Amino acid sequence: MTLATGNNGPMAYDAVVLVSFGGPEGPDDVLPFLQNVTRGRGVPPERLAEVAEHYQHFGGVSPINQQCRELLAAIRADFAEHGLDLPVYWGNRNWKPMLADTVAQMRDDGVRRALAFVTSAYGGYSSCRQYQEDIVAARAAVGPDAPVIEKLRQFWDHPGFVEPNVDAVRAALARLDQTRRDSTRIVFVAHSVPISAADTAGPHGGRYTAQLAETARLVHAAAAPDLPYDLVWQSRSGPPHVPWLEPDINDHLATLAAQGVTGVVVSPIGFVSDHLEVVWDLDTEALDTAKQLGLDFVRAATPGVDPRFVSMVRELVRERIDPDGANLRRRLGELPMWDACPTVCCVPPRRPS
Ligand SMILES: CC1=C(CCC(=O)O)c2cc3nc(cc4[nH]c(cc5[nH]c(cc1n2)c(C)c5CCC(=O)O)c(CCC(=O)O)c4C)C(CCC(=O)O)=C3C
Ligand SMILES: [Fe+2]
Repeated sequence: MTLATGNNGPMAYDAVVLVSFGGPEGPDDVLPFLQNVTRGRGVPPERLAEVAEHYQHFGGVSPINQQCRELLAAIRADFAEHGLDLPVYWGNRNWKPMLADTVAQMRDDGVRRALAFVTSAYGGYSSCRQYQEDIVAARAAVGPDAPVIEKLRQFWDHPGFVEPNVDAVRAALARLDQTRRDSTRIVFVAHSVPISAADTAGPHGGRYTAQLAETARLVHAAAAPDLPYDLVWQSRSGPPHVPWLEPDINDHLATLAAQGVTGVVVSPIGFVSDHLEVVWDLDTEALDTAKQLGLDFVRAATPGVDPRFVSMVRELVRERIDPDGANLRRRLGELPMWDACPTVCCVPPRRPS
């Protein structure tokens, strides 16, 4: 077992684990996957059937697991290239490889203390706390000899996340009609959440939306400061009587068209890869809405395996293991940032049944 170099005593880490959402990889996976996602969450059966259909449009295969495999390979290559001698594991919340199985493997391999990189940049229940609960549950399932696992910090304003988004917005803009730039809008989009969850995100509440607003501001300022921009929401779920963040991107496109906007760049800053919520909810549904409205529509890429994003993972690890790690922190924003979330963070709101 290799301990991280330059470290001493109890803060030594001996592995990194990539923790993600998981997705089905065949038609028979779809229902059990959706059951895992929605267990105890009050999602109506009609919504579930609708979402199952989205997956079946793609042969029951979400791109997210393959994207995680590619990210995993890229992180391993980056660690090797930069002499960071830590094994990298991968486990999911909702589908194979399940995090509990990964943690059991880590235990079998002798891992004692690991850092977790979660494929979500933001605070909030679904984006941060729920992944920490997944880690707690996976460790509990493995038992007392499970490794300690600490989540790396949220990275919404890290240059390794912001810069690939900046380039993606620029590239998307370049594909729109340049003579109509004056009537072009940048539309940043993230997953909607219940307003009660947004209000309780982070130690003082409101952090999911505040961090997204900061990321949008940073990307916009670097990519297209001359153009107006908005931050809107996608993929609303849950029972209809529960209020979620609005406006929905489809409604917003109609508003923009009515205001004389002729083209949009849609930048999904809420996600790190082009998974199903991107290729269905944006590239299929929102594109269709835009077509009906006569709006030009280009969707900006997510970071995926951009080398800057991959290196960010190593940087976040270095922050935690190097003796001068605190000095290595790179960030562009101004909102408060922390390594370990306080226990009171993002306490899940009571779910109406
Ligand atoms: C904030 C947030 C992120 C971003 C943070 C992160 O990336 O983790 C995210 C990501 C994702 N959400 C995903 C898929 C789904 N989310 C659902 C349902 C829900 N998402 C919620 C929030 C979020 N979700 C919420 C509040 C619900 C309601 C149920 C509940 O209270 O938990 C449902 C159930 C059906 C439905 O109602 O939509 C599905 C299938 C996939 C996988 C895509 C693929 O397969 O490629 C990914 C990456
Ligand atoms: Fe979701």
